[in-house]
Amino acid sequence: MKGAPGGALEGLVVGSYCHDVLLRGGRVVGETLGGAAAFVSNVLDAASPREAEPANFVVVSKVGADFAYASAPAPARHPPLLCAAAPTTSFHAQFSDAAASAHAPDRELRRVRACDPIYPADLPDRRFAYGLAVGVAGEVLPETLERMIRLCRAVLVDAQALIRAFDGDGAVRHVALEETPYARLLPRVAFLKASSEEAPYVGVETARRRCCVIVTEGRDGCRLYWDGGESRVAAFPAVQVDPTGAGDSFLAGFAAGLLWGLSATDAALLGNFFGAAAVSHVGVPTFHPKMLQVVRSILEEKAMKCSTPYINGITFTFERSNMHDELHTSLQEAAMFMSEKQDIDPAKSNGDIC
Ligand SMILES: Nc1ncnc2c1ncn2[C@@H]1O[C@H](COP(=O)(O)OP(=O)(O)O)[C@@H](O)[C@H]1O
Ligand SMILES: O=P([O-])([O-])O[C@@H]1[C@@H](O)[C@H](O)[C@@H](O)[C@H](O)[C@@H]1O
Repeated sequence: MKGAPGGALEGLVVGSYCHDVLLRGGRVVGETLGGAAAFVSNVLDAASPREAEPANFVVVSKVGADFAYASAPAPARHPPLLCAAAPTTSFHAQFSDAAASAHAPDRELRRVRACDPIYPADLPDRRFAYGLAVGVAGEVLPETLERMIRLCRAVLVDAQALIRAFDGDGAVRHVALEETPYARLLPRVAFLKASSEEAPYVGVETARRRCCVIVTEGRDGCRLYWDGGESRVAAFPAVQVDPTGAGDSFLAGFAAGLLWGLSATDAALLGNFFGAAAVSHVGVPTFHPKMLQVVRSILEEKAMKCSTPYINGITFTFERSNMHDELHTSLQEAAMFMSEKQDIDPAKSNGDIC
């Protein structure tokens, strides 16, 4: 998105901050700030190109008066709307030993409290270069997504904002995207990201004819499917201590890659990079400054060679570029700093959730 006319690089992130309680064997092993807005803001703040600085995006998020992380970096920089009556959305994530295997669901999620939904009228009344619809608890209503599509040149959507349903006890299950009111909006969405667990509910073969679908595959990286092609993008090695926020951080890293002018397949490398960085920390990571400096200098060099300079909502390059492998190798150098800083409250966490 460098050099977009009028410097119109502003982004719109829609989805809530929440409280995450991490449990193992029924015991609380961590309490952290969560919600896609927290992980997404953290990565966009860290990885957006200089033209998009300082933090040139708006977060529309809702919390209750009980919100415990107002002074944490992401909410402090991008404050949520306060709902006087409703509580902050809260999830319990129950981890099991299956977390260690590549494709087993790594946690069982239960929504124990839900804040108010985000309504179309909650969105600012102006145009944005890009939008990220990143609900976790059903807070992004179909009409809100539709308004995002009208306001933003390109919209990237996390499938978890569209296909989650909640049982009586709050247990998260999935519904088929095709049977939701969101399905008709897909042709106006640029990218739809789903985890491999969510992919069957998205229906990749149908969805790819309407927008580019990205399926994340944990430690195996991700695959992109568009109308007429597909690609696979390798992961970065990481020591996983908490998988929470990997998908959110992936999507924000991917968006940042597009902002730097990378093709979708190349941008997915940056998605994989920040997904790996997320699993290397408990909760929302504080990235090592040296890591960010190395990433930035790599991207500054690569961006010089990019031919598709910005998200314009019409044209994307999906295929890998001829610098893809070189970019992966260079980012591996930065990945060495990934687990350098860990935000663990020793009183509440054993430091390794899975
Ligand atoms: N153990 C891991 N090692 C390296 N990268 C990982 C690991 N787990 C996740 N990632 C990265 O984060 C991305 C999203 O993770 P995934 O588990 O697929 O999503 P979700 O958190 O939505 O279930 C993956 O595509 C990958 O790039
Ligand atoms: O781990 P991930 O799939 O990227 O995203 C997570 C959500 O699925 C979860 O509901 C929320 O409580 C976490 O804070 C995080 O946002």
